[in-house]
Amino acid sequence: MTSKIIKNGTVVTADLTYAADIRVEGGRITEIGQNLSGGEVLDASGCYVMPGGIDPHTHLEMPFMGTYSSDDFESGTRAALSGGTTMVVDFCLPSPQQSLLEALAMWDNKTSKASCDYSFHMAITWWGEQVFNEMADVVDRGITSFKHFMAYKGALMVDDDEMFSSFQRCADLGALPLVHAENGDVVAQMTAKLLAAGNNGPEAHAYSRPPEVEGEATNRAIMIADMAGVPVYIVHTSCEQAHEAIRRARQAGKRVYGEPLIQHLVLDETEYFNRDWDYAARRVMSPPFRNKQHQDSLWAGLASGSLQVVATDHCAFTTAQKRNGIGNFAKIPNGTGGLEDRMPVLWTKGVKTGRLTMNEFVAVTSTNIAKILNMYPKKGAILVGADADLVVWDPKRKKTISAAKQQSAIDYNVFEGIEVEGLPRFTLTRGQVAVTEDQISTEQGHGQFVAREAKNPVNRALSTWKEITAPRKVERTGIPATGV
Ligand SMILES: NC(=O)NCCC(=O)O
Ligand SMILES: [Zn+2]
Ligand SMILES: [Zn+2]
Repeated sequence: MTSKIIKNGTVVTADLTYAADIRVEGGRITEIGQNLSGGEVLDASGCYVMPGGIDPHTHLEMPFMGTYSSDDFESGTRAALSGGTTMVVDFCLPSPQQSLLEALAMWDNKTSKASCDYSFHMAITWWGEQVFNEMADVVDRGITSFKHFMAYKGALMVDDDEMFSSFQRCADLGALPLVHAENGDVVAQMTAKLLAAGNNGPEAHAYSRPPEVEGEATNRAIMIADMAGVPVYIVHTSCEQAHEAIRRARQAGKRVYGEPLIQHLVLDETEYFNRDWDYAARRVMSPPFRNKQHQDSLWAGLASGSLQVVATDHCAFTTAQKRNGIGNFAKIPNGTGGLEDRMPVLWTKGVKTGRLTMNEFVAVTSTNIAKILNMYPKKGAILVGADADLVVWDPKRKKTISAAKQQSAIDYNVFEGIEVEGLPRFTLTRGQVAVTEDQISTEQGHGQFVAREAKNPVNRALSTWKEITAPRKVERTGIPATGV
């Protein structure tokens, strides 16, 4: 077995920075030390060697709003690797009344061309005995996180009753519920009102989903999770109102996680006021981009630890697809891209500006989510035995982001024109070099499904605490006889 040695770099993990060489063999890290020799050398001089990024929120080839998102597991994972991300976690979305296992078979079929490792979250889009039962089978298949949409009324949305039932089932199974937190009833009414008033452009998408819609739903999801006795992970946290609910809950000891997206950290609501319809529509996503105060809140959350993960929610639609919504913003497919850009943009806007340390960068792009999803230290770590999903990060490499040069299949990039400094020199997926600077050598089909175990330490601790503090029947003596 030929080994590779990553030489002369500085290893950066979520908690340490130190000079060392790394030996990679059979897809894993086999040695970390000084002056290693023997094997193919990858020169990391002047570079940081970090765990590859994990993007826990992607929608590749997602059926949504009458179409399919344009990046599939081929272009999507290629884009991921080119930007230093070595694993994606996508969403399996059963149709109403569809078996979860049948949906999973459909999603399994999409992945044959994946060039980096992947896993799934299972969405709960309806509720019944079958779903209740199949959730156990899904967990047995290594999918231990369940997504709930509080928005998209009439499509993916579940109500509080369904959500509470599912959360309790997650608690029993030791699984993690995820939530898209926006009040779907309010959004539906505001959308109808805006359209009736002739407000049909892309900017009205943002008007229909103000921060209060997200703050209310985030708080509701957190309280429901607490009553169900289960941790909860709030996806695409975009505003102070939602962040405040998460922060407050965490201060009260609740097990809550928040995930800002790179788009919300960097792009703001003025994008929707652009007079070019295509420009604005390409940026339509839910929740919408917010103002600078909300962005500051998200950055502060990452620095202080009240928010844990930076993702992309990569759900890429072409301009032609976006044009389905001309004359009615509610028909613009919701979603933006970012898989390729998350790491370089976060490094440039976060580490280079001093908003984040390098170790915090590793934590929020890789290690924290590996722990939350119970796949640490296989993923998210530089340790002997861990998968050799690594990025050799050259802090001096620069580029200007441009759709013309991207791997993604769509015809634009919401980060177009942003100059980034900090890019991969090499990206390795389970020991295989997939990227050498601008040269892409990904292998379709190299990506493997990552099964995850339920009952991670946080689930177990919370269950123990909830059991100890559960309301109990009071045993009484001397109860008066009835009717006396
Ligand atoms: N976020 C978005 O607009 N599209 C993808 C689906 C979702 O995550 O809500
Ligand atoms: Zn969502
Ligand atoms: Zn999403």
